[in-house]
Amino acid sequence: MSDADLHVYSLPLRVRFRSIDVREGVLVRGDAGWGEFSPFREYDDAEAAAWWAAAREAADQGWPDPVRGSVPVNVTVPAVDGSRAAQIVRSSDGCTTAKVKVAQRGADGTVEELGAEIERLEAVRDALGPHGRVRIDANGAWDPDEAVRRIVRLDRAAGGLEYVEQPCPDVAGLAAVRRRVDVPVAADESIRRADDPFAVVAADAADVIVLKVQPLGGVRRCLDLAERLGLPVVVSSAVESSVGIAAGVALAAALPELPYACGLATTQLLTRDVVDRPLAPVDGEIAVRPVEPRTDRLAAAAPDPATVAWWDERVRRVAARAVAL
Ligand SMILES: O=C(O)CCC(=O)C1=CC=C[C@@H](O)[C@@H]1C(=O)O
Ligand SMILES: [Mg+2]
Repeated sequence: MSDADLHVYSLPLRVRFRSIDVREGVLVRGDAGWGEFSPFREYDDAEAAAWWAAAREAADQGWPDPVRGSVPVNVTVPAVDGSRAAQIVRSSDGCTTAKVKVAQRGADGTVEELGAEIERLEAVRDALGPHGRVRIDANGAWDPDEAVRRIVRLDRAAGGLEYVEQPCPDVAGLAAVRRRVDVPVAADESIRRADDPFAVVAADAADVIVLKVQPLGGVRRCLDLAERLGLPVVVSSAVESSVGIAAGVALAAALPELPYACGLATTQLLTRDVVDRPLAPVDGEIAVRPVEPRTDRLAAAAPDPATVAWWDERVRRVAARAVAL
């Protein structure tokens, strides 16, 4: 791997998401194509190793053949007010499913009030119409009692929820909530950040599994996990550039069954991208197609030298770890 094959990028987000305003990472060019390595800054090298494996798979091997030519996707609605949420849904290029963030912390560290979440969900339902689907993601913020209270209220505000993603941080909490509410439960962090993803199945803790290619180490590893977990899968992004999204689309396109819209419409959250035509939905679906970053766009996305040096160092450390394994 030479320096010419590594490109550090930094792309501003339209709205603050997951406490970040700028998405950063490294794009890697190999014989089979482009891969993305963009673990969040706070993840340590051990956790980042899977993200590196996913980038290398894309660059060196490519992905298994697709069984479908496009994948249905959801619009992702960050913790914004009702009018902004409605606007995001209406400008989502035909998405009929919305995933709405709840229980998020603002820039000042405080968690949003229930009233603000209700307003957002009502606005999203209004914008989608009665036939749309609405799901929420709490990123493990609640204990089971709080989760049950909130889900009942938010289910009503949304006019019915398709599912609630990661209401509690741990598997026991997910299982407890699942027994107490009618809304299906999806596991995200309990799969992608867990020592044992099978604990979710053993505890009957989820109806749906969220799979993300980078944190789980590549498309092939996700396909294997999906088969062994035996639950319906929603493929979701890690809010990547179109290069990372292409890996998510490859996974969604290769799964034998795809019963839900996938969380892959997140280039809509970025102000710009590294390709001319970002991987974004048309009529609510993203087509399976190759992406090729453009030199001038890579140059425009290059961050300041200190950020480039930080990512170069991170890649070297994590890649060295992978070789030693
Ligand atoms: O699933 C989606 O609609 C978009 C992706 C998404 O929500 C996430 C991507 C990256 C980090 C996470 O905080 C978040 C999630 O928890 O699912
Ligand atoms: Mg999630």
